[in-house]
Amino acid sequence: MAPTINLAKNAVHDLPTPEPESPFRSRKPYRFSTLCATIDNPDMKDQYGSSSVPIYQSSTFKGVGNQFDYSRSGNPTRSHLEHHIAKISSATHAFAVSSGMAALDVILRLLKPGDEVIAGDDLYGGTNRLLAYIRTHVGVTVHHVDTTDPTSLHAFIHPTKTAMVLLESPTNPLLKIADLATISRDVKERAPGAIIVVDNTMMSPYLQRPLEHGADVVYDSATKYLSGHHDLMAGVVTCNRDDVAKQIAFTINAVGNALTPIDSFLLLRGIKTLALRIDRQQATAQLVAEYLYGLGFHVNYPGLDSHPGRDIHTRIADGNGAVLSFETGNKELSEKIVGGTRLWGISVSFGCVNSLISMPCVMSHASIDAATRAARGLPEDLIRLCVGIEDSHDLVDDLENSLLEAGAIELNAAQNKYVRIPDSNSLTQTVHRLDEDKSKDQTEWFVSAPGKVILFGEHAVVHGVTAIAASVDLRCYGLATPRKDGKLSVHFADIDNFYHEWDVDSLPWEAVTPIALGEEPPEVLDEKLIDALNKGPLGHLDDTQSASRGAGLTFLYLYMILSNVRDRPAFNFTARSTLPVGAGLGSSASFSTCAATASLLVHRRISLPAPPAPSSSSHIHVSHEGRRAIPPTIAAEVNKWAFVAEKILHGNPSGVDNSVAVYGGALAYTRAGFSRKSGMEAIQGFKSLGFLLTNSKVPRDTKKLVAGVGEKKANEPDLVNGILDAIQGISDEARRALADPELPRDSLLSALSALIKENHEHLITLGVSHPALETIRAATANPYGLSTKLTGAGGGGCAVTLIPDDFEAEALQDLIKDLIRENFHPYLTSVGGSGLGILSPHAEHRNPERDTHRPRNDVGQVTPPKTPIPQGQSQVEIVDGFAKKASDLEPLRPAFEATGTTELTGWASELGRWLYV
Ligand SMILES: Nc1ncnc2c1ncn2[C@@H]1O[C@H](COP(=O)(O)OP(=O)(O)OP(=O)(O)O)[C@@H](O)[C@H]1O
Ligand SMILES: C[C@@](O)(CCO)CC(=O)[O-]
Repeated sequence: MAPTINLAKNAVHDLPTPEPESPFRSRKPYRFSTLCATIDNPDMKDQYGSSSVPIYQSSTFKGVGNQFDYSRSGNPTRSHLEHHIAKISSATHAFAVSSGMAALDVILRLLKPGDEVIAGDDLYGGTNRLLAYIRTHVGVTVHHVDTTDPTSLHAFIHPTKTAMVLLESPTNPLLKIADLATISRDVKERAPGAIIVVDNTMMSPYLQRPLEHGADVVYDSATKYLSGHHDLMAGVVTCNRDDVAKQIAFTINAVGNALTPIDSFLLLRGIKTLALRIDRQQATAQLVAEYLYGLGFHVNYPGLDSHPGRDIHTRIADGNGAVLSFETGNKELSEKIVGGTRLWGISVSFGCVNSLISMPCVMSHASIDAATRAARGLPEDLIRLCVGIEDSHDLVDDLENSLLEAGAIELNAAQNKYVRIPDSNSLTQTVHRLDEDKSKDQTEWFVSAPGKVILFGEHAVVHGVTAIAASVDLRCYGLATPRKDGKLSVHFADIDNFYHEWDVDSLPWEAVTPIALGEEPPEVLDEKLIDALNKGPLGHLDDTQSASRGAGLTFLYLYMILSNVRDRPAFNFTARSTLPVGAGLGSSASFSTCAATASLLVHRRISLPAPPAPSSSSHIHVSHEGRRAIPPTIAAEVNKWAFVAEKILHGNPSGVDNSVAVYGGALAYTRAGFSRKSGMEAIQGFKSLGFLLTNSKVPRDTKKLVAGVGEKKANEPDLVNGILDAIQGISDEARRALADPELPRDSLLSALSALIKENHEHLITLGVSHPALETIRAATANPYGLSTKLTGAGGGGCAVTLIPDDFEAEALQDLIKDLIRENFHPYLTSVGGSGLGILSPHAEHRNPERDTHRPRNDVGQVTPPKTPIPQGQSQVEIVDGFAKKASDLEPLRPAFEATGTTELTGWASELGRWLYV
């Protein structure tokens, strides 16, 4: 049904509703399409009675005191347009500017430094870019939240700081629905001064008028539906608040971005057919959405019964619009489909009379970085369709041809209809089923991350010097097992077998400001939350339990800050490590990485991509046996949060430990914020080196040791700065030696040996050695002639000794015996193995034969991941046409907690395929 417009009270602009003909037969207000087509402003009657508004192509106007003087401030053609837009938008004020982004820009200029903005997490890429700009240049904080749940905004609304809430419904390109009416009411109650702004481009005033639902300001990219022909760029802003309108008018005049006379004319002409075009476009969009849904694709369109926001949308809007999106499960397939259409033009933008097809991740939303896209759940394979006015049969035919040619659908002879090809996407469908059924998801996530050995630069790296570090073959394992009783529990098997559980609802939620998806964690920790956790959930721990307090605090902090109000999952997190805890081998960073990954997975802030289809004759898929299966975007997201966890455990970490735990291999790492170029670089040539790690078994506290060096630097700056420069020289020298393929092996080893000695001397001067470490050093030097240094924070913990290639096996055995006699714990290790690992959740990758309860005696030898089972020979049980879900498998938790530490690695590797960074 065509909508009628609501007459805004005190409307400045008259409406062409005729006077009642007689007191007995009143005339109804004109309906929308009539208003659209009738451009009539009684205050600006044309002197010649022209049927079409003339183009006043004039920059200046003669005469003093007349209505117009300069086109930047006002122009008759634009005034006609603005009057018309106000009329169809239920607005008292309307402004026309040079583009949709210009419209947003004049609105954002209402903000001042220190203000906070709450915005959706599925915004147009350009909107994100401008928000990021004002965040960095104006000092405005922007919180991105999932606006599909009005309550998810509550935690971010501040009574005085929240200055603006930026909404869009449906969103572009995921077509998510925000309840504009409820959000507007909630925000007004909690932050009366906040301005509610709605981007209404996807709907246009014909289908949705947010001012009627409590919004203060609405803007449209008029380049889209309002103009309808992709022949101009324009933006419009409407509002009913005189104070806001005054400021917007000031900005437009001051900036000079008002719409030109000729574009105002074209836009007026376009608007006349708005209702007509949209009626046709959305009818075809409904048809296309049903067609794709019928084939078995995951389709986002509020006109489908399956759309989760359909009821809300129907309440606030008069139609479903003409934009929809769908997923194919495979980026390459999507590219083929997009490239194969003829009638659907490959183009950004939408709202034109011609149909368009695009892949948002590579086109309209490419300005949002890949990590943020992933964090906000924007699928890389998403195809957006913007339906035009062409014949619907032709559009469907063209799409069908392209789907067929791309190999996305095939004819099912029995049913005599096209269906999605199951082979290429059955797994994606499974994943979708699991995704759609979020509340019932019972995936048990098993993750692991390695410890590290620092060869050069510990402590100095905290102060901006480059450190060289590599992963060791000892790992922390973390297992997140869903619970059904609303409780969150932790089990730290390595720390006095610590176990504790809390009701999720009893956690101090009032103290947390959750960080929305894609948002950077603040530089400094949230002390309010830390204090609340220490006093509340961890209040029962005494001073002898500082390791459990640290681990518990880290876990709860991440769980709460990464949570979203709607979904606070209950689960148990068990951590177990084959690393010695607190001995300088990065046990805290590997624990932090596991805890961060588990929380991100459980809160669905990261999700693993579907595995690639097996090789076909046209495309070879190289199996890396799980390596490189975790994309860099996910690694970066985990690393960011593992660093936050390290801050809790370490106070002032450099970030080197967590970076090695996430990325594995060997790295040259330089912290940001100092004079040197920051970042990390992979180092080759480490893997072939042999190291002996010796645990002095002297406990120490990294946090105190790091703080101690900081104090020394403050008290004796010349001494410490000199040492820092010298250590930088050592790292540079080591890097050069390792990177030189021509350097003979023995020269490399003797160079590294000398550098190890030199670095250790500096660490002694910094005050972080310990008599036990000096004993280990002496024992390896004499009579064995080996070089040893402390590694990690020192003060006890481990020492690392370089073992040259030609070092006699017998001498090595003697050295090991000597060290054991002195009550040390020596351990031969290789370095440079994989970083973060996640046991594949894909049923195809799980070992269905695994017996989780069988006690294992074989000692922890890493078994290479299994080769995937070829298509068609899957041993995985198929239930209702889908592979058995990971959640249907027996929980790993009992066996994980029962397996001996030496067997842990072997046991874990046999569970199925591990995916690594
Ligand atoms: N397996 C684990 N389970 C629970 N908590 C752990 C585990 N491993 C480490 N932690 C946490 O990390 C703390 C140890 O951190 P610390 O920095 O002192 O040692 P490290 O990381 O081994 O040494 P370095 O930072 O010098 O490499 C523990 O007290 C505990 O809070
Ligand atoms: C002591 C230190 O340099 C290494 C701890 O493993 C601290 C850090 O870099 O975070």
